[in-house]
Amino acid sequence: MSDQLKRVAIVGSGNWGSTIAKIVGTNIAKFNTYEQEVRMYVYEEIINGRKLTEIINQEHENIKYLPGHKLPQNVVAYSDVVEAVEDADILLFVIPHQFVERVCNIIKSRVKKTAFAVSFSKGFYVSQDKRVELLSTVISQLLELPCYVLMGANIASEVAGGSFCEATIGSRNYEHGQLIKSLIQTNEFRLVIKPDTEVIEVLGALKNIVAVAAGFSDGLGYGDNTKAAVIRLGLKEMVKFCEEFFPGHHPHIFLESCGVADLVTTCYGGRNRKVAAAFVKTGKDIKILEEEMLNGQKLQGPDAAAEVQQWLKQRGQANHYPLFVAVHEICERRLEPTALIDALRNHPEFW
Ligand SMILES: NC(=O)c1ccc[n+]([C@@H]2O[C@H](COP(=O)([O-])OP(=O)(O)OC[C@H]3O[C@@H](n4cnc5c(N)ncnc54)[C@H](O)[C@@H]3O)[C@@H](O)[C@H]2O)c1
Ligand SMILES: O=P(O)(O)OC[C@H](O)CO
Repeated sequence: MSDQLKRVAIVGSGNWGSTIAKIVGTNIAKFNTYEQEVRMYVYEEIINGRKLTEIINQEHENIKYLPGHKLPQNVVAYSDVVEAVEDADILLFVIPHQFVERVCNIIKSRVKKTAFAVSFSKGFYVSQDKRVELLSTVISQLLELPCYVLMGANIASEVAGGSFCEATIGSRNYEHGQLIKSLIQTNEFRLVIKPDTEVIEVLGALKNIVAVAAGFSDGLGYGDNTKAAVIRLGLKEMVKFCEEFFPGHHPHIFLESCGVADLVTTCYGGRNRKVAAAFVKTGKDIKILEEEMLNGQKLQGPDAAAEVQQWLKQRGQANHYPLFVAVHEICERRLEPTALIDALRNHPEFW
């Protein structure tokens, strides 16, 4: 009997990974079609002399990445990623984008042939020969399974605390889309399924670049009008990027949670914004600030800016995306933060 029950595994246990574990662990109790244990891969570390996996399994709280929120007892932490995923039918990837390929290479011959994956990670992947790809493509190709996405205006601690919010599932497979929705939707976290999987994922990566720009603007002391300009011109570049490189999507996709809503929340409340503002105010490097301010959590925006710069250069298109390019150049200290305002002032929008 137990063999027929579906198993869900979560790859990742950071701020968002632990939040997704809290939701899925709670929701799964409603179904008799799933194994109740939800395995969560935890990148092991020692906290006050104790293993993080041990703390999570004994205290049911990820005290480092999601403090103050109890996890359901059926969420079980595993430090061995193969053990965490090997019997799973549904793999939820919630790790920072820089670790996706490495983890997939470890588990690639060990996942069920019939499994499918969902990526919650926001970012791109750059191969050694400098090709830029979607994370869902990397997961799908390395593991030889379909990979869908879930993106939205979701600051993890707010979602974990039960504040109302929404997100977008990208899936062209009806049955899998519905399964994902049933596992993750709650009364306070409402989900819409859309078929524009690639664009949904791209928006999740690009908005982090705009959030860095919003942080620069805040750090420079500009107010809400300037931030609104950053958001609008950033959105214009996001839309142009999607239309140019991922044509064929529904034009209203930008109005979903994965589009304008995620952009707004990240530009006001996200980690990328916060660290970018501190970069301007303190003059310290982004990497140093990430370590000082985020307690192990990872930024995605500066890397995404580098990845997009790479993508645009390969296609001779960098001149058409001045905000994206300025963010990268400022992060790399080739331009002063005030260059962001020049990029806005001279944006092709005003030509
Ligand atoms: N936090 C949010 O509010 C939020 C919301 C939506 C989407 N996301 C996206 O979810 C993804 C995961 O972010 P997060 O917030 O859960 O993580 P996080 O930034 O809170 O934590 C970093 C995680 O990376 C792990 N890690 C460190 N080194 C590692 C290694 N070498 N190999 C594997 N793992 C390692 C840490 O143990 C930790 O779990 C990101 O792409 C992010 O953009 C985050
Ligand atoms: O904290 P950030 O900047 O990584 O953004 C978090 C989420 O992506 C918001 O949806």
